[in-house]
Amino acid sequence: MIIFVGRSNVGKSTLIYRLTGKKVKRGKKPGVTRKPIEIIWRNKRVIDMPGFGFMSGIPKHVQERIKTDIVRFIEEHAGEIEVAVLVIDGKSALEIIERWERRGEIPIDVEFFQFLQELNIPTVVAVNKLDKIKNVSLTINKLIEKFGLSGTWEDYKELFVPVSAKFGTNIEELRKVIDKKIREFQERRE
Ligand SMILES: Nc1nc2c(ncn2[C@@H]2O[C@H](COP(=O)(O)OP(=O)(O)OP(=O)(O)O)[C@@H](O)[C@H]2O)c(=O)[nH]1
Ligand SMILES: [Mg+2]
Repeated sequence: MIIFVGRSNVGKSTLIYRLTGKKVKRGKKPGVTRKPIEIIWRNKRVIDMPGFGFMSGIPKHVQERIKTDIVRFIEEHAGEIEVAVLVIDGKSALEIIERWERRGEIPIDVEFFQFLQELNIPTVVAVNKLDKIKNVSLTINKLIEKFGLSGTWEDYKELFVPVSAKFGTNIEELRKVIDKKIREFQERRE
């Protein structure tokens, strides 16, 4: 199983389409479609999770419920998740993370990343909307620090992969990383 998680509007569905060629049915409205959407690709279940975090027009308690549902889904399927693709919007992620930090809260992207690590789920962070990022290595280096890791992008080439789902940039690299993590997962299981 491959899962795609991330805030609303970061480009999860667009990225799934780029990677798999399969159009993911879109939830009509964020927060209304709370169930993970599933497609089958190469005989695998690919799950497009509802977006988490702030969504304009969605009451806070509904946002919280969506988050709880995603966490529960991941916990229930932890053993079968071959790779989790955490999609972030490379243009706005840092700004949003810093806003949460100023409020004394743990940024939700960071929280999810650490949650996936704790469950030992192989993870790739797809830094999407590359077409809108001015300085890619600076952005990724800062993200690495925010995610609680030490080192630079050089040390995490298989963890942080910049892509543009919209324009199809660097999708091959992301696919390679995903395939590698899946292979490693299967080798561990044998
Ligand atoms: N500039 C740019 N826009 C993108 C990129 N990827 C996606 N988008 C746009 O971002 C918007 C949201 O894309 P979706 O794929 O629907 O995002 P999502 O994460 O599935 O959103 P939810 O289903 O609401 O959680 C759309 O308008 C896309 O065209 C990208 O790489 N660059
Ligand atoms: Mg979507």
